Amino acid sequence: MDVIFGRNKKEQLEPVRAQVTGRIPSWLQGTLLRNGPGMHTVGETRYNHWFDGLALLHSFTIRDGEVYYRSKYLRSDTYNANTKANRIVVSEFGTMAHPDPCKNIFSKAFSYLSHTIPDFTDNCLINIMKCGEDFYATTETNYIRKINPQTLETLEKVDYRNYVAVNLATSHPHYDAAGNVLNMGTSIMDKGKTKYVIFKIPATVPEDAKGKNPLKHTEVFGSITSRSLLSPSYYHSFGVTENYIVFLEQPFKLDVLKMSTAYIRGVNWASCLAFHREDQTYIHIVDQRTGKPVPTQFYTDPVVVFHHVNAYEEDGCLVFDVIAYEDGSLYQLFHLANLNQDFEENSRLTSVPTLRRFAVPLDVDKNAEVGSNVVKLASTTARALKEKDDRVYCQPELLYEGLELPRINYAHNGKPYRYVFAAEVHWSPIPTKILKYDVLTKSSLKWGQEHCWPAEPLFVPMPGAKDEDDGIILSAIVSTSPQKLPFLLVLDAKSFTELARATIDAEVHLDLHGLFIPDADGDAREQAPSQEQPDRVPDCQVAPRT
Ligand SMILES: CC1=C(/C=C/C(C)=C/C=C/C(C)=C/C=O)C(C)(C)CCC1
Ligand SMILES: [Fe+2]
Repeated sequence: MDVIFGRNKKEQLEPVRAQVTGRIPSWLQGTLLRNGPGMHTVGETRYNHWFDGLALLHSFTIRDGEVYYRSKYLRSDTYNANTKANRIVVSEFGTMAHPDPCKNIFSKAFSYLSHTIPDFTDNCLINIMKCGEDFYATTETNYIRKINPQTLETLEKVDYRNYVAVNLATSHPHYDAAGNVLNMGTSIMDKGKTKYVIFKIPATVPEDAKGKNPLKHTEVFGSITSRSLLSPSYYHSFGVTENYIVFLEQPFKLDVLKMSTAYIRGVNWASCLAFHREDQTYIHIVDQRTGKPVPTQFYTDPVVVFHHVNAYEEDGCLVFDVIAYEDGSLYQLFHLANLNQDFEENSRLTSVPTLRRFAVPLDVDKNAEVGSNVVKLASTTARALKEKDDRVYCQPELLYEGLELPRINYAHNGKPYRYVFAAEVHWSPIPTKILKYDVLTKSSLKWGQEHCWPAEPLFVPMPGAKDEDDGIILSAIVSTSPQKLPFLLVLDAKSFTELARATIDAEVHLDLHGLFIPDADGDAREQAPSQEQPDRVPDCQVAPRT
């Protein structure tokens, strides 16, 4: 297991041509760009958690049936400082570094409570965001790093705080039909308030003397006050529909006071996160048109959700699907000490991730009887029970057990949809198969092979697609067997059968998330919908040399 998790991966700076077997559809032209942790030790020092690893960007460029692979570490300030010192000097989620160059902030920490938020890492290892014509590597702190999607070079370090008052922001932004970015972040103790802030970064902006910078035009269009000033909820993603935002204020919380003293106590950020099983999960629905939350207080049982799958409006209700856990044990399991040879025994999730469908009425009938179900949808058994004082208790419908890293055909984001593509995850947090789940027929199709560990399956629609599943699935597969080289798997999304695989004679790491950048303009609305690339860097038009 160390092969996959613990060992540092070598970067592949020169594009290497893959050995393709089968046939890659000729319409599939573009770059699959992904992110994830690749370096787990620096000098003699070792990170504690898999989510601490230094960001390794990699790309699979598909052109005329050929695939070219390359990878490069994100040259974050964190990477550079660690490399220079030849040890870990910047703290990450599960590792507190001593001394941390960011520690100077702590001298201020005790003079004003509002200064207790430490400076965080710019090791943006989780996802890639398209913002206007720019691409950024993202994590959950206030920093994002601009990158060149073709060469994988690291560009500017951007501090969200220069544009919007957030200390943390999700690495799972949404995109509307015009390509504008919608994201959420947490503003901790700003002017005496802790809030969850919803903001929009426009896709197209006027050019100024320094060129185009969509971030300068960031606009806050709504916020939700945190139930607690000093312990905001942790969240990894949120949902959107055509008119609403869905936000779960879950009882998995960051303890800000613990965070402010973590450095002097020598404990990591992860230890400042706790699941409160006695608490509830609040469901906030914000109207995008007014920026105002729907006044009814919706809540459900304590759950931990990392990934929202999709959300949509149906007959006066808002329906949303999430992958939910009964506790926060997922983060526990990714401690590198658990990801060793005895992995199968050490790493049993105490709660299986399940796909759950919630339905909340957008307008609750004031006269509805206490105890009655105010959701009247034929399409789901999810219920919402009216209580006293305008409260509504939501009971989800359990759709599927054992899946994570969900993706959909993004053209259906915020709209009714049928298919979830995901990795199969049961009691072990590491996926062994990928699956297609049909929320309508509740049936599934799977792909898996011995010793193969698939990454998040990403859907790319085919030109002129009619059905939701007209397209292909891309997933990078790494292997625990030294005899088996990694490969990019290409599946037909309809039948879930293999169309091709591109075997790569280089190290490939198990990653987290990413996106597909189609080469040509087109109707492919994958993740970032407006994929016109007016000023692509020149080398992207030609196949990379091997
Ligand atoms: C550094 C840092 C953080 C980093 C969190 C990370 C890196 C989370 C990764 C989550 C993933 C990959 C989830 C997958 O489902 C916090 C806790 C936000 C705040 C404190 C500083
Ligand atoms: Fe994620």
